[in-house]
Amino acid sequence: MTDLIDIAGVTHAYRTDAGPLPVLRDLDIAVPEGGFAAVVGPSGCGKSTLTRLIAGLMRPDRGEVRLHGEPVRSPRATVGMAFQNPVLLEWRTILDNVVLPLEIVPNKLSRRQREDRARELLALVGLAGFEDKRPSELSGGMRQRASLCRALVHKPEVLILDEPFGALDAFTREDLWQTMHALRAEQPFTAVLITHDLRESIFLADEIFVLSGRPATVQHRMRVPDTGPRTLDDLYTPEAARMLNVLRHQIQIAQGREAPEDRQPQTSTPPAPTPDPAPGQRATPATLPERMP
Ligand SMILES: Nc1ncnc2c1ncn2[C@@H]1O[C@H](COP(=O)(O)OP(=O)(O)OP(=O)(O)O)[C@@H](O)[C@H]1O
Repeated sequence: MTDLIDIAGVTHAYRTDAGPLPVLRDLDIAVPEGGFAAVVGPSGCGKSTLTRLIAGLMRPDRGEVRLHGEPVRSPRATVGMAFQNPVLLEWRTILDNVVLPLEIVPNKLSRRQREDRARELLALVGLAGFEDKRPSELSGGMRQRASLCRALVHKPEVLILDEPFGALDAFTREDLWQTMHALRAEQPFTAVLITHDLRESIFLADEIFVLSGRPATVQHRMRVPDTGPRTLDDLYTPEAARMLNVLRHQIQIAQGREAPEDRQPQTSTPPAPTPDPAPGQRATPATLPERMP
């Protein structure tokens, strides 16, 4: 089966006054239909650049980004995006902000149907009753919920999330992680999440890609086991601690703070579960996964 998102051998440099700035190098990432990929890596390594390439806002110097096997050469209506700072239009109500993509993307829905769709999503994220408010009347977390509704209202098949929860406090962030699962259950989509939060990556993603320092390539891949619906408690199991340890170690390598044992891309699945520690006993730190060929 063809992966829905296929980033194949992507290399890109920005042209700057000081000369070319290589940002991505031979990057390969594939996301199957309905998959949720998280991309983590050191600050400035090229994660947002990757989202611009997937969204078709830029084209790579070398390699290709393909959706359903078709090279992406320009922005597509089938891709939705949400960013750290939700840019909601203050002169429109929350409902009208969410409806906006349906006014831009060609569709056969009546005004009433568009609003119904927006209302459904707003209710799903807990914003029923706030449809007529202006963005400035909402908290940061509520604005981000509205922004997620706007990104999904036209039922895009791909959702790009560039640190959408980065500016929120820890409790609101955890709330929104659960909202993401609810949205995904209501309307399946294929997602790429850029994040600095390793717990967020294991809570939301099926597969995590750790990028190296710039020019970034995939340094490590980790599959998150599918154990059914996730709850926040799953983040406090010994398995979660092991995954976080592996990821943290990989980020340190990417930052150049640890000696790279191997610069080749590695893959890990979490080690086999061990029994939960006895009450009062701490989970043991993970041992690093063995290198894969
Ligand atoms: N339009 C541009 N022109 C020139 N350089 C750019 C441009 N956009 C980004 N860069 C540079 O490319 C590098 C990668 O930027 P990018 O925003 O993709 O990184 P990032 O991994 O998303 O960073 P962060 O984690 O800090 O958000 C950075 O050094 C940045 O300064």
